[in-house]
Amino acid sequence: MERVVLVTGASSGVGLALCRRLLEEDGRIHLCIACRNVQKSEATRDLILATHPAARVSTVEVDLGNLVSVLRVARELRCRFQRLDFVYLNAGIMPNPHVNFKALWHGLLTGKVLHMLTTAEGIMTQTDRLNGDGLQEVFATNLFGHFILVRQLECLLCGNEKPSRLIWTSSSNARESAFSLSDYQHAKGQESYSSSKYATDLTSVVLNRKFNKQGLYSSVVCPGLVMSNMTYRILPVFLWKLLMPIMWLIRFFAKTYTLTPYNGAEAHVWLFKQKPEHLDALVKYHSCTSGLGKSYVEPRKVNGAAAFCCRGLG
Ligand SMILES: NC(=O)C1=CN([C@@H]2O[C@H](COP(=O)(O)OP(=O)(O)OC[C@H]3O[C@@H](n4cnc5c(N)ncnc54)[C@H](OP(=O)(O)O)[C@@H]3O)[C@@H](O)[C@H]2O)C=CC1
Ligand SMILES: CC(C)CCC[C@@H](C)[C@H]1CC[C@H]2C3=C(CC[C@]12C)[C@@]1(C)CCC(=O)C[C@@H]1CC3
Repeated sequence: MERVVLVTGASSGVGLALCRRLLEEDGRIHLCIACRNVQKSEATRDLILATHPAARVSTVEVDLGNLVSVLRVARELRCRFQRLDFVYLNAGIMPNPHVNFKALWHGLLTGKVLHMLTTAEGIMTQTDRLNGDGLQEVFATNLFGHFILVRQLECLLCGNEKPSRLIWTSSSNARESAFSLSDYQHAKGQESYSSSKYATDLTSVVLNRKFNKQGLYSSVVCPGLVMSNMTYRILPVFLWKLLMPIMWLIRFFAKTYTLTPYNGAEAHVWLFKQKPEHLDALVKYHSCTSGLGKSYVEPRKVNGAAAFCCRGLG
């Protein structure tokens, strides 16, 4: 039976590399790519078919930051498919990023620089805004739109012969201290990205508690630091190109410097090949690349997830 795989944010970066890598793993899957509009969907489909001409690739359009669009695409998917085997919840934004180089310099003097360079803790802020639904844009796009999509697709995901899988693209920037239940949309702070990714980690834990019995399993992955449209909005492209030799050097000390979307999708592809019953719901799977460029996956506990579970907030 052909497996149906839905990927959001398929038009570029990690999502596009993931689509190609999944087809390399199993050319018989039915890949459904979700992009923001028809032009992007078709351009992405052509790019994928150029390297995998025999692949079965269909398209849907969704703006994850718009609830009407999410409800519409869920309706369309329910009409088109009888089940979904994998849903990669990968689309994400980090608007108006600001890097505090002074703090980075301070980190160099205080020995925290490696932690800063791998998590961006203390050196990165964003300015968020309200979207058309009156929600904080980062929360709405990175988490809430995807969450509503999952809930709307329950009938395609639960109670199937084989378990179905949700795989969320989180981040090493996900941080417990950036997230607060009393301000879960992060309207008050300047770390909306970090907050949305931590909320994603917790959501996955809670979804496992609720849906494992019905054959639906959720995992979170971190692609590491990847050169993509998202990072090209942080510093100018020419600067990143100049910094590349330094980043290859940093990679000898920081294995999460995966740098290419292909390497960044390592954990996503690894999970595609795992039996979900053998995975730990409290673990985040990190794509890593060694100094010599060999990719592998490293499981790490999600900070605070166990405590969150014990408090029974799910
Ligand atoms: N790059 C990095 O270093 C890291 C990235 N990540 C995460 O990886 C994921 C992929 O990012 P990456 O590949 O790097 O960046 P890209 O910007 O290349 O990819 C983001 C994807 O999300 C899509 N997207 C954004 N907003 C929406 C929306 N409202 N509705 C539908 N689709 C949307 C984009 O579509 P469009 O082309 O239309 O903009 C694009 O396809 C994100 O979740 C990001 O947070 C995590 C850790 C590190
Ligand atoms: C010498 C260079 C490596 C200096 C680059 C400084 C910063 C621009 C970067 C250092 C840590 C990076 C980082 C991210 C963006 C770029 C940095 C802040 C992310 C926030 C990108 C998106 C993520 O999901 C996590 C990344 C963590 C590390």
